[in-house]
Amino acid sequence: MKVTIVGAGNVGATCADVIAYRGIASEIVLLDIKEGFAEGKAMDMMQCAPTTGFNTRVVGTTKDYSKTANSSVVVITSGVPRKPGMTREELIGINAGIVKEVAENILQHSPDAIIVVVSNPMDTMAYLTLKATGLPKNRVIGMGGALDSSRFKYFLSQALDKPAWDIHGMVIGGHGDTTMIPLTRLASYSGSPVSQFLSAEELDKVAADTMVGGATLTKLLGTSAWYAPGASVAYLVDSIVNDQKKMIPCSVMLEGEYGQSDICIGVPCIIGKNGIEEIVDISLNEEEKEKFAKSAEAVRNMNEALKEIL
Ligand SMILES: NC(=O)C1=CN([C@@H]2O[C@H](COP(=O)(O)OP(=O)(O)OC[C@H]3O[C@@H](n4cnc5c(N)ncnc54)[C@H](O)[C@@H]3O)[C@@H](O)[C@H]2O)C=CC1
Ligand SMILES: O=C([O-])CC(=O)C(=O)O
Repeated sequence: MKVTIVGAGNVGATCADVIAYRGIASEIVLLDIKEGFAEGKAMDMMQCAPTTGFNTRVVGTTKDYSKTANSSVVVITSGVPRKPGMTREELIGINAGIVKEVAENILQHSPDAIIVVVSNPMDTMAYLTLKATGLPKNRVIGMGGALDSSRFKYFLSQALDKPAWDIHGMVIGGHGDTTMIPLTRLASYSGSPVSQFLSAEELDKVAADTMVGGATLTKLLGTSAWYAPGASVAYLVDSIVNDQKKMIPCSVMLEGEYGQSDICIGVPCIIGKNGIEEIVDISLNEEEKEKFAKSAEAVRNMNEALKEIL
């Protein structure tokens, strides 16, 4: 299977590295607009193959979309990341034009591709991609919930002092500092609710840390994070390419599910070879439903900014 990643920067290159290293796809094309940049990243990665022992072919290109032809999955990470003190939403002015142009270019060469949208503000960029391309909703997947859930499990594992792989949990809603909804009520440690081991105050802190997880790293790093984002994209791509049917919270177009329509926002989805194969309706309690409605309102307001580009 061939996977294209547009944007060979921090997130795109890390995602390519994880996909190659874990043998998730047989071929990866990295495309960037910076002259020689994607070629350099691809060559550097390929020089790991003899020592780490992977067999994926990684190719880089500057702007040449013909090299991306017949990709099964295309990941869009092109655009600008935020700087400390910024919100993801502030990136819309630059990133909307880039994402729209990239999605259109991609489809000229890979008309059947499933598109994974990563660039921020991600929910709005996923909505833009769907509206601009007219693709069926199963083929446009916004990646944010996989990362936010991974961070949620990390903070739970730290609070519990237990390994992250024994912890289950999910973050739904928008991929924003104030719109994420870590579902603490449903999180579990090896099958038992985490509320058996952590106080309400401790769980509130885990949720708050999760919501600003990206902002905290941006402050520490001077630009936004890439290891966990890249790994989370690879996790999602693995489920598509290898038809794993994993349940992953993704930003998808809702048509009545969770009481919302005409919006891309994070909800649990079954991800397989057809992209979004099912939206899973988990029953939220009244408080969670209220948070979800508020989150959707904020994402919908952001989508208004697309009026000039659509
Ligand atoms: N959805 C999520 O969970 C996450 C989203 N992000 C977002 O992903 C995006 C990328 O972040 P980083 O990789 O850290 O940024 P980066 O600056 O390291 O890389 C972005 C790359 O995109 C390239 N680019 C810009 N315009 C392009 C175009 N028209 N065609 C092809 N390539 C183009 C740049 O040359 C650069 O190499 C940002 O918008 C960031 O906010 C980052 C982390 C997580
Ligand atoms: O924080 C950011 O701007 C990048 C991102 O979406 C994340 O790491 O969650």
